[in-house]
Amino acid sequence: MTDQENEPIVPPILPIRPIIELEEVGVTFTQPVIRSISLQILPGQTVAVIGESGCGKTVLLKSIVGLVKPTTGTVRFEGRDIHSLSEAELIRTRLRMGFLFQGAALFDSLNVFENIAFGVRSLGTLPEIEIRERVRRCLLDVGLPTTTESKMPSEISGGMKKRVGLARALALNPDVMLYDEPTTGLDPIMTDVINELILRTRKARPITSIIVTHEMRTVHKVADRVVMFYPLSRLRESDPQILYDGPADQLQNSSDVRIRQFIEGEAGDRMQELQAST
Ligand SMILES: Nc1ncnc2c1ncn2[C@@H]1O[C@H](COP(=O)(O)OP(=O)(O)OP(=O)(O)O)[C@@H](O)[C@H]1O
Repeated sequence: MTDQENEPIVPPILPIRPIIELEEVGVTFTQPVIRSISLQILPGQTVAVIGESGCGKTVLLKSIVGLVKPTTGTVRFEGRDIHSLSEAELIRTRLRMGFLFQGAALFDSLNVFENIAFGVRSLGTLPEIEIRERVRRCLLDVGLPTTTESKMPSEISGGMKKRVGLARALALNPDVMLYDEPTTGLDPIMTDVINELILRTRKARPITSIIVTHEMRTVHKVADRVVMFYPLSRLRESDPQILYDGPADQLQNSSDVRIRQFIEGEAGDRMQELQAST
């Protein structure tokens, strides 16, 4: 036997392929909102997207899920441009992404059980008995008793609605969870409950998460990476719109005054601007 034959076979180390990739994405409505954003999100990452109101965070999430078509650039899911998928492929891809909307976006006319079962049922692959079992498990996963099933959305609190919205998204076993301000409007304890649920979800399954949030506690508790956007109206044409893209625990060390103002919650020159406009 030659030396070469004795050598152990070492598999090649393949670079990890991003699950979501934005390449020079721009979105313009009447005004440009997002300009030339490039991001690569790796499988299993938990990314917090922060930035002041109106800087385009929700538009970013919507362009990832295919609800907003970028004016320029490309959004890829597992390497495929999602805006060039056929209708059927787009639906299949969307089913792999859970979306927790700002107001939970439950169907008011359906009870909690039907709200959670809705997406699973539309897959058309599970018998009713398994749908019942999955709804129960998802409710328990978000810390709600099964007695919640029969309640209407109008009969439950804001925090419970968010948890039902999360259960509905998780019922589809998504590979990616997109959270749009999951804790806005909740008291500090319920905020922490939602943060814990996001963490628990990540521990329970290999999920990639993007969380748009204003809560710095959420950022520090759940995110391993932070991306900070800045409103285009405050930038010059040549300035990058992403002010920070890095580990959550390094954000507070930034010397950029715009980042410091945001994390410390200072109005800065916004007050002079308000006075000038009145
Ligand atoms: N469908 C649309 N048509 C026109 N303008 C839109 C549309 N969607 C969003 N916008 C505008 O794009 C800008 C960015 O909106 P977006 O909701 O992404 O902000 P945001 O950063 O998520 O803000 P907030 O933190 O307040 O939720 C806003 O000025 C908004 O009015």
